[in-house]
Amino acid sequence: MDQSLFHLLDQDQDLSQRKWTLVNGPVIVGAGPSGLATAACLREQGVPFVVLERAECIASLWQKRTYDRLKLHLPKQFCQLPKLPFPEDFPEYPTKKQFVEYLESYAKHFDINPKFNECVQSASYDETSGFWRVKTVSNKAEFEYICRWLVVATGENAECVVPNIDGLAEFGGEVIHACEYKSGEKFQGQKVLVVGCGNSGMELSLDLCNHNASPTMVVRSSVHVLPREVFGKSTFELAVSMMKWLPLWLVDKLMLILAWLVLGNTEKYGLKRPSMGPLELKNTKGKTPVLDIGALERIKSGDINVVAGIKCFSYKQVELINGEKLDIEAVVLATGYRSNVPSWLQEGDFFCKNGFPKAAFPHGWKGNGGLYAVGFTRRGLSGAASDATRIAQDIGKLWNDETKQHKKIAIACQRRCISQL
Ligand SMILES: Cc1cc2nc3c(=O)[nH]c(=O)nc-3n(C[C@H](O)[C@H](O)[C@H](O)COP(=O)(O)OP(=O)(O)OC[C@H]3O[C@@H](n4cnc5c(N)ncnc54)[C@H](O)[C@@H]3O)c2cc1C
Ligand SMILES: NC(=O)C1=CN([C@@H]2O[C@H](COP(=O)(O)OP(=O)(O)OC[C@H]3O[C@@H](n4cnc5c(N)ncnc54)[C@H](OP(=O)(O)O)[C@@H]3O)[C@@H](O)[C@H]2O)C=CC1
Ligand SMILES: O=C(O)C(=O)Cc1c[nH]c2ccccc12
Repeated sequence: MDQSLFHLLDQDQDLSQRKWTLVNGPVIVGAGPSGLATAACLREQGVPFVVLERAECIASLWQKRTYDRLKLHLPKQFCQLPKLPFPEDFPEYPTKKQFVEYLESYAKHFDINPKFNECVQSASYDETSGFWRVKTVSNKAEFEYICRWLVVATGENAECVVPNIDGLAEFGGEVIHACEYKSGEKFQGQKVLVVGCGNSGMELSLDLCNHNASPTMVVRSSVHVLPREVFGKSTFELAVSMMKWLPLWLVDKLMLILAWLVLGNTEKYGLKRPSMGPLELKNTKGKTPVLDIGALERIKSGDINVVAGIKCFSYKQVELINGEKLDIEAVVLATGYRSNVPSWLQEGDFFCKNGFPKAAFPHGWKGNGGLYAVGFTRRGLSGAASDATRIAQDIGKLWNDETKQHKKIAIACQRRCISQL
C-alpha cells in the first residue's frame, strides 16, 4: 500500500469506525450522460473506476425528472456520447425513451455498473496523503471511498430552482416544479400558470394546450426564441457551421435575422428579446435560447396566454405586476435548475459558489490534486462528450504511470525478499 495512505489511516480515528474502501482509479460522482461517457472512455483505456449515483438508475434526470413527450432538441449527431454512436434507425431528434435506451445499452456495452442509491455527502482532498475522501450515505449507512482522482459529474441540473414567491404557500391548488410534470392529461380543462419561459416553460405550455388545458405563461424578463429548423435545416447545426468562419456576434445577428424571417416579430406577443445575442447569452450566462417546436404558434393563436410578471399569489389566484388578477387552478414552476456541487465538494479553488468551474470553456475540466469536472460547459451533451474524452486521457496517462511505478516497487520488493531467503 502507498506510504502516504498509511499516514491518512493512522491519522483518522473516524476511519476505524466507518466502512471504507480504497479505489484503484478514479471515483466518478453521477451516472448521468457525463459520468457514463467518462467511465466508457476510461474503460477503453483499461483504467478501473467506481461510479456513485444517488438514484437507483442511470440518467435519473432523463428517466425520473422529465416529461413524457420530451425529445432531444438538438439533432442526434450533437447528442451522442463518445465511442458508441446512436443506432442508425434513430430519428433526427430521438425521443426520451430512445435516448434512455441508448444510454442503457451504452452502460452495458462498456460494462459500467454504478453503485446506486449512494448519495455523495462530502468530498475533501487530503493534502498530505494526496488522496480524496468521498463520503456517501446509502440506506442510512455511511461509507467512504478513498481515491487519487475525483470526477464531478453531477450536472448542471442537479437540483430544481424553486423561487420563494409571495403568497405561494396560501395558493391552495397543486404546485409542482417542471421536473415533476409528466403530462398535461391530469390538467385537462384547468387553468394552469406556467412560471418561466425557457425550453421547459415553452414545451410544458404546449403540452398543456395539447391536453386541452388553458396555460398562462409568465415571462418576467426576456427570451430568445429561435425556430428549431430554418428552411428544413437545424438552426443549431447552421450556427455551428457558421461559427467556423464567422465571429460569434455576426452569427448571432444572422440567427436573429433568420428567426425574424421564420417567426416574425416575437416581441409583439410579449416575448421581449434580450439585448445580448442568443449564442453569446448561452456562452456567457448559460441561458439557453428556446428552440421552438410549436409553442409559438399556440401563443400567436392565443391558446397560450403570455403575461409579464407575478406580484403575489393568494387562494387559487395570482396577481400580476400590472395589477391584473387571474383565477388559476394549478402552478407549474418551470424556473430552472442549479448545480449542487457546493453542497458536497469541500474545495474553493476550482469551483465557484454557483457550482460551476471558475475557468471558462475549454479550461474548466481539470483542477488541482486530481480533481475533474465533466458536463459543466453549458454546451449540452456535446460539451460533456468532449470533457469526458479529455479527462479519461489525462487520468489514463497518470494511472498508467502510477501503476508502472507500483509494479516496479512490487518487483523490487519481491527480489529483495527472494535474495534474503
Ligand atoms: C429537460 C431537459 C432536456 C435537455 N435536452 C438536451 C438536449 O436535447 N441536448 C443536449 O445537449 N442537452 C440537453 N439537456 C442538457 C442536459 O444537461 C444534458 O442532457 C445531460 O442530462 C447532462 O448530463 P449530466 O450527466 O451532466 O447531468 P445529469 O443528467 O443531471 O446527471 C447527473 C447525475 O448525478 C447524480 N447526482 C447528483 N448529485 C449527486 C450526489 N451528490 N451523489 C451521487 N449522485 C449525484 C444525479 O442523480 C444524476 O443521475 C437537457 C436538460 C434538460 C433538463
Ligand atoms: N427538449 C429539450 O431538449 C428541452 C431542453 N431543456 C433544457 O433544460 C435546461 C433547463 O431549462 P429550463 O428548465 O427551461 O430552465 P431555464 O433556466 O432555461 O429557464 C428558467 C425560466 O424561469 C424563469 N424564472 C426563474 N425564476 C423565476 C421567478 N421567480 N419568476 C418568474 N420567472 C422565473 C426564468 O426567467 P429569467 O430569464 O427572467 O431568469 C426563465 O425564463 C436548459 O438547458 C434547456 O435547454 C428543457 C426543456 C426541454
Ligand atoms: O439543451 C440544452 O440545455 C443545451 O444545453 C443544448 C445546447 C447547447 N448549446 C446550445 C445552444 C442553443 C440551444 C441549445 C444548446
